[in-house]
Amino acid sequence: MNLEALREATRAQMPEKRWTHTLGVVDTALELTSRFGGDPAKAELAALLHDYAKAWPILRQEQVIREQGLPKELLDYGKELWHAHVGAWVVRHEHGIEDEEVLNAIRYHTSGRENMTHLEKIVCLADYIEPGRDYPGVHKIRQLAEHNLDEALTAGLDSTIGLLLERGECIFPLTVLARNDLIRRRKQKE
Ligand SMILES: Nc1ncnc2c1ncn2[C@@H]1O[C@H](COP(=O)(O)OP(=O)(O)O)[C@@H](O)[C@H]1O
Repeated sequence: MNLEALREATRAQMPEKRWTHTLGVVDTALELTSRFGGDPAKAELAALLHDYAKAWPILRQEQVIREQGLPKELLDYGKELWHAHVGAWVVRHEHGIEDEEVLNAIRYHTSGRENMTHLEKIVCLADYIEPGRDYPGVHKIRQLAEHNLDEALTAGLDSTIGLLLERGECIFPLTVLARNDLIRRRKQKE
């Protein structure tokens, strides 16, 4: 696999702003990997590809979900969630990415899930705190990310859940499960 070609293919899927965000996630994922450990090559690849399908027309995303047997329950929740699963499917089938760890980091980067791998946590957190992100609470999450991957990620998930509650929107349960799991594990360690 040629990383440069993959970079160009990814860039071609999205407008400039989303590409700048992607590069921010790559840099942040590499930074988090040097801080907390992990495989930098996998972190770079998963971060590069995490938003591959984000700018695709929503009907095209829906078509992939329906026709390729992706979880249909996604269709009952916010469309913002779809691109993660669609992206994992597309990079596998169009670019031959077979590494399940990388595919899962793409697939769960928006929602999180229970028992997240180290790589999944790195990509999900990098998405929350890359330098272009600006939302209430991001500063605190960045501070936590200086020292503690799990606490920072929990705070990120909290901010998403809080936002959805505020907006009166449905919450895709994996995010709640991810948060509960991180909190339980922290309590077990105390
Ligand atoms: N559990 C969830 N249930 C419903 N919507 C969610 C959930 N988790 C995330 N989202 C939606 O996805 C959005 C995150 O998407 P975004 O910030 O664009 O990140 P990404 O870089 O992953 O596309 C949230 O603002 C929210 O609208």
